[in-house]
Amino acid sequence: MKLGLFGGTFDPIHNGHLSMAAAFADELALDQVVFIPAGDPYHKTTATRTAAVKRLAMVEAAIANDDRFAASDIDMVREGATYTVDTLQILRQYYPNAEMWWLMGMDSLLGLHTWHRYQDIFKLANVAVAARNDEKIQQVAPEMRALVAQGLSQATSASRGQLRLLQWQPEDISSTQIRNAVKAGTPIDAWVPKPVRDYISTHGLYR
Ligand SMILES: Nc1ncnc2c1ncn2[C@@H]1O[C@H](COP(=O)(O)OP(=O)(O)OP(=O)(O)O)[C@@H](O)[C@H]1O
Ligand SMILES: O=C(O)c1ccc[n+]([C@@H]2O[C@H](COP(=O)([O-])O)[C@@H](O)[C@H]2O)c1
Repeated sequence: MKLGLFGGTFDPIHNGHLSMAAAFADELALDQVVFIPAGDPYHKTTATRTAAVKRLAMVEAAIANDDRFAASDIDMVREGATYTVDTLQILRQYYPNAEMWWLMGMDSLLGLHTWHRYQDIFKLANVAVAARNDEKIQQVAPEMRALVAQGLSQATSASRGQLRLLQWQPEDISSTQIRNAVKAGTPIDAWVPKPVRDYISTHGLYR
């Protein structure tokens, strides 16, 4: 089985996340992409953060009509900071032989060397990064450069240890931009699917 794992704060989930997940599903021929909202995204500096159950509910609303997508609360039921290495360790117990891909945008790759026990992430899974040709690859931290070069040129094992860059043009959307627009009372229709807009409105989020 080929499994995509897409962790994020998703406050809220937006069309950029959804189209990136679809691009990964196509490119890597994934059987499923699981969206995993972070319970405690300790690395985020944003002062106000929506409760994890609400961020998960928005993810579920956004993916309801796509069979390739699923959502998991695996990162919401643990105490303390959300570390991806812990997530992968738990998932490996359930899926010992699966080809697991942790999916991320380029901005996340630039900070990956600061993640808790980041080397162990590669012992548990593969990592796929959505990147443009010309994109910030020069800015990758020195300790990650060899890995990026190696991952680009040679596969180690199918189920773990690979770092692959996928050529993809990200949409210019961020959750921050959406939160700011809701606060300012300007439309977010172009950035967020209708069920998520309805949820934001019903629950009075980001005002
Ligand atoms: N527009 C986008 N297109 C594709 N991927 C994105 C986009 N924005 C964020 N991502 C990726 O999605 C994952 C989760 O991102 P996150 O939930 O922090 O969204 P965000 O829009 O960056 O949020 P914020 O504006 O609050 O920082 C990360 O791996 C990030 O690189
Ligand atoms: O494990 C870590 O130390 C770590 C540090 C930063 C981010 N992450 C994970 O990366 C994913 C995307 O985070 P973010 O900040 O882009 O929403 C999310 O699943 C986080 O839990 C994980």
